[in-house]
Amino acid sequence: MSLLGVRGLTRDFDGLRAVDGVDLDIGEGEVRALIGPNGAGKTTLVGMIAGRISPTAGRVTFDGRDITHMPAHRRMRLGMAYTFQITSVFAGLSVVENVALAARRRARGAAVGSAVAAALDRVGLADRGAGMAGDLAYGHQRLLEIAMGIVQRPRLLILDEPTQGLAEGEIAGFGRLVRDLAGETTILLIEHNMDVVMALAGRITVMDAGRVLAEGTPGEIHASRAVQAAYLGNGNDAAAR
Ligand SMILES: Nc1ncnc2c1ncn2[C@@H]1O[C@H](COP(=O)(O)OP(=O)(O)OP(=O)(O)O)[C@@H](O)[C@H]1O
Repeated sequence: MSLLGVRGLTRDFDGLRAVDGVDLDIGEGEVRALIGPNGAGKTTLVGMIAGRISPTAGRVTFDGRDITHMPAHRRMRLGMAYTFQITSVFAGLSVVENVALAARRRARGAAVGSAVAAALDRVGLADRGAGMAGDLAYGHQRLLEIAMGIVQRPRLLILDEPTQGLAEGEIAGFGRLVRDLAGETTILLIEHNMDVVMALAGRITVMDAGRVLAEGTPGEIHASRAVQAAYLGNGNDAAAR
């Protein structure tokens, strides 16, 4: 049985069908990439999975349970964690305090401090814990968001454009982090950097115009003419990168 199941998921915005009858199954332990041209519906789909956007139609199951209408905070308690393009860190709190806030969703007392230290170490921010989150470079704020996700020891970690704003060396570090996490959590990765997708994903789901255009291994997706046409047709060269 899949950890995450999506059936016929649909979302309309003022007459525009942003997500159109999507089916998706993600098995426990998978690293799944979700790709597609700008406006394909990726963020809207993931927003419905995470409970931030209510669907017009369709259902979402998590570990066999129907969560279609469950609020986001309850989904978190079930083991979903996500980082979004719009940064969710508290700029006026320290790096440690930000991660501690997330850690307290699951842990209490002394366990919080050790979990925070471990999460910051994993994302490479161990030496920046005392600094203000708002003073971090944008790319480091993205890493802080990931630390806030993994400190909750999620069963499903959703990462929305995690490498955006990261330097080359930091992207390599992010790759190591995902490989390291892959043994302990299921990962859904929305990512425009095709090198990252091809290197990390076990399977790739491609969206275009609100629908699933293709799904397969990195090799199958790379070879797919339909996928190439979707990217080239939208003037987006991501597939060629
Ligand atoms: N709140 C909203 N109100 C109206 N239209 C919206 C809203 N959110 C998204 N859309 C529209 O829905 C479509 C899908 O957008 P979405 O952000 O899900 O795509 P995406 O694949 O995540 O794109 P990107 O890669 O640029 O982030 C787009 O046409 C977008 O303009």
